[in-house]
Amino acid sequence: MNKNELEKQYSPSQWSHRMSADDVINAHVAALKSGTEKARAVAQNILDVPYGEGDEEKLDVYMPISSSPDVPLVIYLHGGYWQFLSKEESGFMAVPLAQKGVVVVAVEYSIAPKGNMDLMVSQVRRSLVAVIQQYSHIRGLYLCGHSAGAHLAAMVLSTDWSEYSVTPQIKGAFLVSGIYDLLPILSTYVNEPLKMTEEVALRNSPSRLVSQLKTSSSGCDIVVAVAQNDSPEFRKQSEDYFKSLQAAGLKVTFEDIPDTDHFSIIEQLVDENYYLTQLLLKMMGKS
Ligand SMILES: N[C@@H](CC(=O)c1ccccc1NC=O)C(=O)O
Repeated sequence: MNKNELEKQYSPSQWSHRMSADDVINAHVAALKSGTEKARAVAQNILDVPYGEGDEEKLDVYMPISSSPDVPLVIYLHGGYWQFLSKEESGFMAVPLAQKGVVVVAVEYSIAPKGNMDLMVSQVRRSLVAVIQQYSHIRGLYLCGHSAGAHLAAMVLSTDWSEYSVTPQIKGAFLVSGIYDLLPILSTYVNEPLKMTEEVALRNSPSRLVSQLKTSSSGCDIVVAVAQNDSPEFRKQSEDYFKSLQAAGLKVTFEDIPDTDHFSIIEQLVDENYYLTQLLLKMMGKS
């Protein structure tokens, strides 16, 4: 594939059937922001909880409306090509989930150019350890990530926890429109602020860490979801990763979500009746 074609394949906004490229990104940020504001109005929350020393090493916790002893917790890792968005736009899924007795945690990490890939992966891993230490009473730990956040979630699943103080038992993971092999983006505009070398891309590609994932996360229910209108290259990333997890004997399902694009596939998690919201609730035993 030539550079132009590759860059188009890795420009999600150019594949939406709903709006122009600029409009779909503006609408995406607006939808996530207003969903997050709504979540902050309806659900009790604790904002800016530190999970490390760095400026960005903070997370927001959204509490269920009514407390019960049976509380699952879902950690959300936002998308934005490791260079856009923050936790300020990442609490939107608490709108339906707080109603259903689920704790939602939105994690901030140091996006590029300030942060680099190794740091972001380390941060999301440490955020998980901090959450388990602070919320030891929860009934189950779940992960959800979109786009670059799905990549980070897959890296969390593929962690060798022997270097950490705890070994998290992640019950389920929702990987939505992610990138699992970083090599193809090395030569694209996406890598300009990231400045990954081939070595960095290789050690941070979940597609190359499937055996570590099998060791660390064998009991995890994994959903690999992709939008019908994601680009062919994005769809291939999800299909290939799904197939290698399946071949490794993991509990994994593939969800091809009709009538969605790279952005609407995650935006719609503000809606209780959306297919993926229902699937997430079902996985957590809360439907
Ligand atoms: N150049 C990218 C930009 C992009 O992916 C993006 C931009 C702002 C906020 C989120 C984004 N992507 C995924 O969440 C695109 O073509 O969509």
